[in-house]
Amino acid sequence: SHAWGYGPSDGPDTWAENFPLASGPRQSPINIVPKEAQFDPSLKPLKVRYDARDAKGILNNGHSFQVDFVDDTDSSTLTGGPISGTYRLKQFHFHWGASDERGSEHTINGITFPCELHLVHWNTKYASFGEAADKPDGLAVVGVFLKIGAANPKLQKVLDALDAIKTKGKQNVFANFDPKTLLPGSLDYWTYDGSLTTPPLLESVTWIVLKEQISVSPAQMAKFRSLLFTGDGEPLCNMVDNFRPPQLLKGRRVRASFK
Ligand SMILES: CCN[C@H]1CN(CCOCC)S(=O)(=O)c2sc(S(N)(=O)=O)cc21
Ligand SMILES: [Zn+2]
Repeated sequence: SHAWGYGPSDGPDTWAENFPLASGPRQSPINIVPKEAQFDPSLKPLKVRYDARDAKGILNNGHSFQVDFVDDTDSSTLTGGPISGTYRLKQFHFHWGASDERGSEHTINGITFPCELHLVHWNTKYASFGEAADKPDGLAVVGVFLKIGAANPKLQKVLDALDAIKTKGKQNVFANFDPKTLLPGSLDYWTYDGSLTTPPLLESVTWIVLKEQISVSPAQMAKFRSLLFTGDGEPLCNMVDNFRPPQLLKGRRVRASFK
């Protein structure tokens, strides 16, 4: 597979060279303009049921870090909302900036946030994540914005695990964690049809972006920024600015679950 990253020579502006979907009709992220989002009364409330026992490991994949979940039963699922059927939690990860004025992938009225959480789920109408990953209704990702404020105690267990996975390829056991604790009180959301925001940029994601943000402190942001893109023995490169900028809407509608 082609090497890609977030730097000047391999970043988002170069991805179309090896990943033609980069110029596709339903790319993510996007800028969300709440006033132009259409309230859809037929949208159902989001139903999130996670089991802490499904948490498996934490990995520095050289682009972000992710917490992986056991997904061979329906014990951690997303249902309701804009999706039909049952989607299983596969992993969650984040995108963040080198400083607090950037880092999120989606924006609201052009406003960026310092960090964005993505919880990745796959449609169990397909036999596996790999089968689902390239289908138009294959994946559902819940996006949550983090804004600078008080330290968020719910993040601490994840952040405390980062010292052991500082470099690319490092992984560790990460057990007994319920990512529902990371969600804000309200599950009001915007939703639209989009894609993975990293290569292979597959146009298989129903995006569900929560309106309410969760908090993160400057010290906690420093923990995210202490990770490295690079592997052991390679010249150090801090894992920061691992976000794709907003892409063209190309006629898509963004719907709101709330008035
Ligand atoms: C670094 C690679 N990131 C990918 C890895 N996966 C895709 C693997 O495709 C296999 C055919 S993924 O489905 O876990 C996934 S979700 C998101 S995002 N930012 O849009 O929520 C990116 C990615
Ligand atoms: Zn992501």
